[in-house]
Amino acid sequence: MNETVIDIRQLNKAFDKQTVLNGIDVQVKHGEVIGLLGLNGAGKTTLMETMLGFSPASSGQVRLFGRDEAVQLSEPVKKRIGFVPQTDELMDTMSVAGYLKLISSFYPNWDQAMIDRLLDEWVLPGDKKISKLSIGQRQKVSILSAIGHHPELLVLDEPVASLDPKARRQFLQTLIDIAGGGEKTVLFSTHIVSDVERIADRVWLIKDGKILVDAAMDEIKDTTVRLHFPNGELPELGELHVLHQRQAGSQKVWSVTGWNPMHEQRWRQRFGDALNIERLSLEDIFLELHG
Ligand SMILES: Nc1ncnc2c1ncn2[C@@H]1O[C@H](COP(=O)(O)OP(=O)(O)OP(=O)(O)O)[C@@H](O)[C@H]1O
Repeated sequence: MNETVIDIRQLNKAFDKQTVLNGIDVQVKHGEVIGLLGLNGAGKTTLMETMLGFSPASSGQVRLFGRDEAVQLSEPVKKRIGFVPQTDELMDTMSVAGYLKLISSFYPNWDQAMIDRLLDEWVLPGDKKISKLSIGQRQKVSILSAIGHHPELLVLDEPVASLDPKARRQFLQTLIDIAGGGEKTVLFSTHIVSDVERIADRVWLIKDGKILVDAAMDEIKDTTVRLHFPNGELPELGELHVLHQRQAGSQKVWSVTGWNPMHEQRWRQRFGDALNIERLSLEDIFLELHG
């Protein structure tokens, strides 16, 4: 299936006078797993919440599953989505099992067998009151409540932030199992770059309200490079985007995205062997983006 599940065009969002999303333009196809990286305050939560209609856009358009949903999600679309918010919305007075039972009542296709298995694997006490859970345990319940109906689109806002390393591994494995068949579309934000490398097949780097890098995982290291070259007249930049630049003696050092073989040819013609092209890890790319 080649359906476009998320279609965001020229999305802008401002709080008072602060522009938080500035012309976001991205499309996601059925089955893609996207890792969203950005510093604190970059706009990851705002992007997810605006996309899902929890917070109105200032301008632009969001379509989910081909429907115009910028303002409010319709019930049929809601049923196709699972969302793990950054701050959970659990009901403190209920037990874990009671809460999950309540959530299950909204979904005819709720997979209680999977939930029971994960409650066991993730060592979650079903009879314990939610108010008595640790933050990590709450996060696990929040994740379970979002995946029990096998959503076609799963949106997770820092789902592992409070999980211990073992729980994080277990959760990532579950996510791989969920997304593995290419049947689910997943968008997740995180500060753990290695998790993105491990499970995402596409990465978005957000900065200053813009998605500055949007590349397939296996492309990103080819299209985002660090160039070392002597001072002097530059070849045409075309669609190259400079993430960061500095001067090192008589050399310029530029980190760029959008690099392709045509650029390489042009820059080689211009600088010959004096051009050094350095490949970067995803973490290096993230750090370059932030100077
Ligand atoms: N309801 C709001 N009212 C005013 N400003 C807001 C509101 N929500 C978010 N912001 C501002 O928007 C910016 C982006 O916040 P957002 O929560 O989207 O960032 P984030 O990338 O998810 O950060 P983090 O990694 O810390 O979770 C911040 O400057 C924040 O102060």
